Amino acid sequence: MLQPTAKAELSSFELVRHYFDLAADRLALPDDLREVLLTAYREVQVAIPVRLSDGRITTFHGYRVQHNGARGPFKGGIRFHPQVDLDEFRALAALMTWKTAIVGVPFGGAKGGVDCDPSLLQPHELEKLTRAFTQRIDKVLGPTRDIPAPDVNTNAQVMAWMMDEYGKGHGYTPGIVTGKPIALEGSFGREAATARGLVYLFREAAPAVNLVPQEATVAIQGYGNVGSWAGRLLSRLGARVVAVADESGAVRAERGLDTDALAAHVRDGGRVADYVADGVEPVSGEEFLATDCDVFVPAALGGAIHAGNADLLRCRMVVEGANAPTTPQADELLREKGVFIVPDVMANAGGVVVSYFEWVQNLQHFRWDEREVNDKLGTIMRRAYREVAARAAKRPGDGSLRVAAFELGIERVVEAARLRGNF
Ligand SMILES: NC(=O)C1=CN([C@@H]2O[C@H](COP(=O)(O)OP(=O)(O)OC[C@H]3O[C@@H](n4cnc5c(N)ncnc54)[C@H](O)[C@@H]3O)[C@@H](O)[C@H]2O)C=CC1
Ligand SMILES: O=C(O)CCC(=O)C(=O)O
Repeated sequence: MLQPTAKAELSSFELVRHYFDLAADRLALPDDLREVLLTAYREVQVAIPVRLSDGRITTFHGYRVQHNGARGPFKGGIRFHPQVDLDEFRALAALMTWKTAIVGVPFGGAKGGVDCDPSLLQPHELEKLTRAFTQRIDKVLGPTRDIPAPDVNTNAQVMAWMMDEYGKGHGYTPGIVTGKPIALEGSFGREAATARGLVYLFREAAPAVNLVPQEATVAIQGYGNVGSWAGRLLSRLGARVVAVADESGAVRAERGLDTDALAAHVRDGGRVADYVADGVEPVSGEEFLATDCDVFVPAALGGAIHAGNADLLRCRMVVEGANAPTTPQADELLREKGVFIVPDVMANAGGVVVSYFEWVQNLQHFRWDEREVNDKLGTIMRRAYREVAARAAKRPGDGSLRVAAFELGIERVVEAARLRGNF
């Protein structure tokens, strides 16, 4: 469904490094510090042989990259996807380090996962694989060491299996993962948190392009956790979601999609391309990208908006739910066209903020209600936006929020590392 991704343009890690370098130049960071900050603290790679239902053993490959822990325990999601590799996890782990620093939660950055396609596995096979992966990375995890969470193709159920497997060796430890089911000390509000945080930031950013959030039209790429919650929350705000795409294809509805009905269709195993309703038409990938809208929300995979397709976009704002969805070339192209970009490291940070709340609740075996979680999330997201926007405003001519956000994140990590005496 996506255009071929930007692999040929830059590798995932090169993409992250590009913005790191721009921010590091502004901070006048010496080369030796840059090297330290770009190098992951620990990279774990494991082989996971699993006997599947056909009787054969399939060897999967698992990864956990812990990038930087100067500001707290390593934190970041677990991704199950056939195309993952070490380079991608290095990039995603580094993004987590800057993200947690930008929103000011006391975590470092990590990311990991397995090169599997969960859609080809039966539930008991997925459970077996998750448990085997957890056993193999168990030694580097812990509620004060490294705390995984859901990412692409993982969810609360996968976190429940990870918690249970970890508990076999360490005793009951809900704080070992976040994004758990509510029945297992998961936090109210975590499932929708990434999208809720994105909507808070969209509301902060809208005036920058004279947009009234309640009147905005929106196109969303990806309709999983982040995309479907963004669709539902934006609709509740009064915005009109006019196009949605997932791996299977895309649909468009000028008068607006029923985002709840579409979410129910997907939750029941349906594909976006097969969604049928009055006024809804199937469209091609190109037509989807070229949808006339105020806001484009990438909420699928990295490199989705690249030099080869950025020109198709007809929006005033991009709010990045996905991690690294826009390549540097596409970023530049869009900004030249006057598109305002709210970057991943702040736009999708709501997930890790509520993961932080979940971890805090777990450490105390205490529970906050959803309103309290959402209000606290709003306070943190709005503060992060103001801090980044103020820094960007100091750079007339290049007011990119992305580079300003990287600057802020890197500065905070450097300060913590210096105070610890790490350099
Ligand atoms: N789940 C979370 O709390 C957070 C997720 N993110 C990022 O948001 C993005 C989405 O994550 P989730 O919603 O959790 O994953 P998910 O697995 O729930 O949903 C992924 C969606 O992307 C779609 N997709 C995959 N390949 C596609 C393609 N080639 N073209 C169009 N759509 C495609 C899938 O069909 C699905 O609708 C990822 O980049 C993830 O790293 C960022 C912060 C937190
Ligand atoms: O909630 C978390 O700990 C991590 C979420 C995540 O993987 C991300 O922000 O990309």
